[in-house]
Amino acid sequence: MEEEQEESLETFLKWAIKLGITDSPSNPLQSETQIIPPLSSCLGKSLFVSQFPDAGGRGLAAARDLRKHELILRVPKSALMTRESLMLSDQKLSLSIKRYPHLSSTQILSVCLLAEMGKGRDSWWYPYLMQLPRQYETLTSFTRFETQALQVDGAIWTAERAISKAEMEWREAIPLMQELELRPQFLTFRSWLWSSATISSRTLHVPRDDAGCLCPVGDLFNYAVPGEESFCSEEVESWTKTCSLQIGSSWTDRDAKENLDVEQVDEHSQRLTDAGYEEDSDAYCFYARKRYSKGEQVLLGYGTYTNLELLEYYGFLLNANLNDKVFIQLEPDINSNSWPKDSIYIQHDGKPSFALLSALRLWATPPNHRKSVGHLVYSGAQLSTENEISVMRWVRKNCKILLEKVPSSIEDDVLLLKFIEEMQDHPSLREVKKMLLACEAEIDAFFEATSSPKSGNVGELPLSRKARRSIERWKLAVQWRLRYKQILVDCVSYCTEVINFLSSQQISSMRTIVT
Ligand SMILES: C[S@@+](CC[C@H](N)C(=O)[O-])C[C@H]1O[C@@H](n2cnc3c(N)ncnc32)[C@H](O)[C@@H]1O
Repeated sequence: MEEEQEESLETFLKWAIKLGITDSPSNPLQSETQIIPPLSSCLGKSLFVSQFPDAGGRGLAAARDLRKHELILRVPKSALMTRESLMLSDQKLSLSIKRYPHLSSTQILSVCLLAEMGKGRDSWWYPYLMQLPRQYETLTSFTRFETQALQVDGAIWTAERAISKAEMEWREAIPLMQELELRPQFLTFRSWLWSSATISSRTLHVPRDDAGCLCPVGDLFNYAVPGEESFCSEEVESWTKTCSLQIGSSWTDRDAKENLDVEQVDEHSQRLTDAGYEEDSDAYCFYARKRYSKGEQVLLGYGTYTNLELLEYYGFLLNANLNDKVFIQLEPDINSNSWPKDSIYIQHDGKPSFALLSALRLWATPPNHRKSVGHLVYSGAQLSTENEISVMRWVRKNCKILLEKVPSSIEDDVLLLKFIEEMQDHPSLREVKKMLLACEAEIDAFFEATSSPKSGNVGELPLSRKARRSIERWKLAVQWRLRYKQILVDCVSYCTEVINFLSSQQISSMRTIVT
């Protein structure tokens, strides 16, 4: 199996070189007269394919030390898979699609992808199609059990909405797929979920096509949180998220220059983004977002996402995600519509967001004084010790309420994750049965949902294929809810610390007044 995969990868990289995909794009530092020997792969000069089990699986590693902002991969337009390129090469497809103008660009790309898959070896894209993952863990693939394992109403709702949207889009596209006479296996909802997850997790933004493009080799970069290198958060926040591997293309020269290491300023450092489609060279160009040492994984910032969004669009999440948030609902009398709902949250580090603090500071001010302190509130200033203590008490109380609503504790989830990992490593379960007691109900529900024998008598039985697939998504759901709870617990500690500090200040200033 592994040998087969390696062969298929080799064939793919040879195919890619014929299309002009290269990790040795004309390098200004290379002498003009230098003769480059013919390559057997499009990679090897700057990048190579490698496995990163704890950071995305298959990905791209640095083949040498890379400088920040250096051009490391170039994929010409002719190698990008788009609705346009697929329709241009298939007249029947193109004519049929014109009869379904109500379908969205993403639905059309999804149909085109399935039609291309249906051609098998006859497809011009065959070497690339063989490299696409066969399954995804995006929220649309979650079963009812896995969805419920998220535990938090908002997250469950997000998963259910994603699944019903996918189903609706599939139903709308069926007549077109039937007209194209796709084989029955490509007409199923399962196949639709595969193609839409391929698009959701792998397309790159291109101008004038909302569906984006599939970019051979370029879609092998795994994700790093934007802002983790030297960029400031305001710039990152302003990034848009219209396509799956969305790139921060809105930066200005000034922003980028301010963030450069002085010693690194060379002609490459004028490059402002990780990647983007460049009209002047008719190619997708990828740049090193930071300095990389040989062998290190080279990552791409697809955009800023919370863990739930990462799970929804890409099927993974990060333990340390600067953009993760727990949204907090304010009663109408607190918010009075001054702040957008999505600005009211607890940050990944447990601190209340700027908008949440501001809204609460105003609410904790007597109504007849609110007008006079408005300018202070909007500038982010604390109003008074009492006011700040009330705010922190409100936040702490509401975090505790949210923590009480979820059916398991952080300790339970940690134990359950250990159990799940043990189950993945030793599917016979013999050694892990002792853990069953703590999370018995949920574990039983898993066995029921995956039609596996109940936990009581699983001693030696290996897990079914269905169960093994489900475990990965169950684990993601537990990891997600654990991060959610951790943020709330951190917030409770943070508020308590601030309350204690402010109270002690209050006491000492009262003592000063008395003495
Ligand atoms: C554009 S592809 C990257 C290449 C992919 N690993 C592959 O083998 O084709 C995006 C997918 O890679 C995985 N991925 C990317 N970055 C990751 C990360 N930091 N942690 C875990 N999985 C990641 C997710 O499955 C995601 O949907």
